[in-house]
Amino acid sequence: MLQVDNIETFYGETQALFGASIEVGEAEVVTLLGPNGAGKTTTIRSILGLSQPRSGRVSFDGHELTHMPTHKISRLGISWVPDDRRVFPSLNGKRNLALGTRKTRFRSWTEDEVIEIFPALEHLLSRECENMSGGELQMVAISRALLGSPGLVLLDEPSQGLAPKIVQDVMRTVTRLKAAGISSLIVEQNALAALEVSDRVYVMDRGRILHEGQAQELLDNAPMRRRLIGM
Ligand SMILES: Nc1ncnc2c1ncn2[C@@H]1O[C@H](COP(=O)(O)OP(=O)(O)OP(=O)(O)O)[C@@H](O)[C@H]1O
Repeated sequence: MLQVDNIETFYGETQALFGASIEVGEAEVVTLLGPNGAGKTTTIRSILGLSQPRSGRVSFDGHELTHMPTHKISRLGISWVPDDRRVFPSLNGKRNLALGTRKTRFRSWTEDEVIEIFPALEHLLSRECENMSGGELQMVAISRALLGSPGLVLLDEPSQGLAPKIVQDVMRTVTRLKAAGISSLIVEQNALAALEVSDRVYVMDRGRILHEGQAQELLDNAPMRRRLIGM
């Protein structure tokens, strides 16, 4: 579904990625872990065309994304849930959802279907986003991603700032998306919650992929986990 092949991405003359390669299959959940500054967000930015890799290639669903503008990439069926949620604070939940609605070749979601996943969303439709909690904003951001009819959802630090119970809800949603045939790439520092819903994991540091394997293996193997992610 997604192939990131040996990309090198720079900010000005500062190199952030040194030949990073990752793959996400159909209906697969993959977590990308790593410490601050490892290059996780830059990998997402490179997939979305927000930072163009200087070399290497990115493809999705048979389309070459390298050098494609971001709006075209998203129309192919990639939805992004940014770490700062990026909802419009003065607009209510319903208007924010409407702004994310889009048709792609993948399954279309209706507002009612999204409310089935997040029953609490119904009460947020008429509320301005500036009056929502972190967990509520995350719900709006993930719902907006779904209304964009994605084949792949990129979740950047989805558990950041959320209570453990809400983190569990968010991760359960990822499992529901998988059951609906949607792939997810989760970028996280909160490793355990993400690993529990993931098929595979990549660990990166200083712009390079250090490890690739099954998520369960990392959960089960405490010495390997401590060595790679310090927990
Ligand atoms: N806008 C920028 N300008 C210059 N350098 C940047 C910029 N954004 C990131 N970097 C650098 O690129 C490298 C990778 O950063 P990136 O944000 O991708 O890491 P990350 O793994 O997402 O970390 P975090 O968990 O802190 O978000 C770091 O060395 C960082 O300092």
